[in-house]
Amino acid sequence: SWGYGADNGPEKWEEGFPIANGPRQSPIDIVPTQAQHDPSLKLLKLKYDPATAQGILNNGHSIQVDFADDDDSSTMTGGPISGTYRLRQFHFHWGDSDDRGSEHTIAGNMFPSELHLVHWNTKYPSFGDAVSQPDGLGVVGVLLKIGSANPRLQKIIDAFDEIKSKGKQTTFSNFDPRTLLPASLDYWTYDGSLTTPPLLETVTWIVLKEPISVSPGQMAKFRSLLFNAEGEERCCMVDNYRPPQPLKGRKVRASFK
Ligand SMILES: NS(=O)(=O)c1ccc2o/c(=N\O)[nH]c2c1
Ligand SMILES: [Zn+2]
Repeated sequence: SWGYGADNGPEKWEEGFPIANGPRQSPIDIVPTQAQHDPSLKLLKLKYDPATAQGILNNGHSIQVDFADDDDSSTMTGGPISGTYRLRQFHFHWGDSDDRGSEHTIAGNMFPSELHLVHWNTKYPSFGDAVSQPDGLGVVGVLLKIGSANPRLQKIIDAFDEIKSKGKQTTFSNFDPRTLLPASLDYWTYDGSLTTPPLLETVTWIVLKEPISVSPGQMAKFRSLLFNAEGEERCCMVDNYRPPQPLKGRKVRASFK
């Protein structure tokens, strides 16, 4: 099945998922000077209840923290979206070295990692229904840049020893993802897709302008995770990112001047 290797990576995904060459694929290169400030864009409102955090999982592509989404305890409203979107999970993408790893790039610059907070539109009955609807998902992307160690990441990193290989999961409770966000919620937004198969073109992307920090030592911990299941050939979980895709005429709007 799909992955990030030479034989099953992003250059091969179109074989199983022809939408890989569709009109609104993600990620993209965001060029700040070409983004249009849209004064009608609202403030992004993220309201998360730490009690909704459930568990942390190595799904063989990334590590993911899952949230209870059976009520409106953890939601996104405002921003470029209308209505209420519920937080489902967050996960990361990262590189084998600090010069790469993010999915979105900013004026051609790659960052060492990118955090995705995945929300689904409550006009649909579930995530499973929303994921196939053009206005089904809202994903907040946060870039990570190398700097001082980020204490907000430490609780996630401390769980890695228990979820080293594919399929392993452990409880992860009482965590507020808002602690991972930068001070400013200024953002760029555009219509895009899932960045992994099935690559569905159902995501309103909201990429924050301000990165958060991560230290080289913390990045090394991400790189000690494994793509493989226990007992399979060992393969470090690194470079689990899709490179930028063609804009195909799309406009990127900025919430800030
Ligand atoms: N990497 S991403 O675009 O945030 C993303 C978010 C939710 C997703 O659900 C998926 N399969 O069910 N892939 C996926 C990618
Ligand atoms: Zn992602």
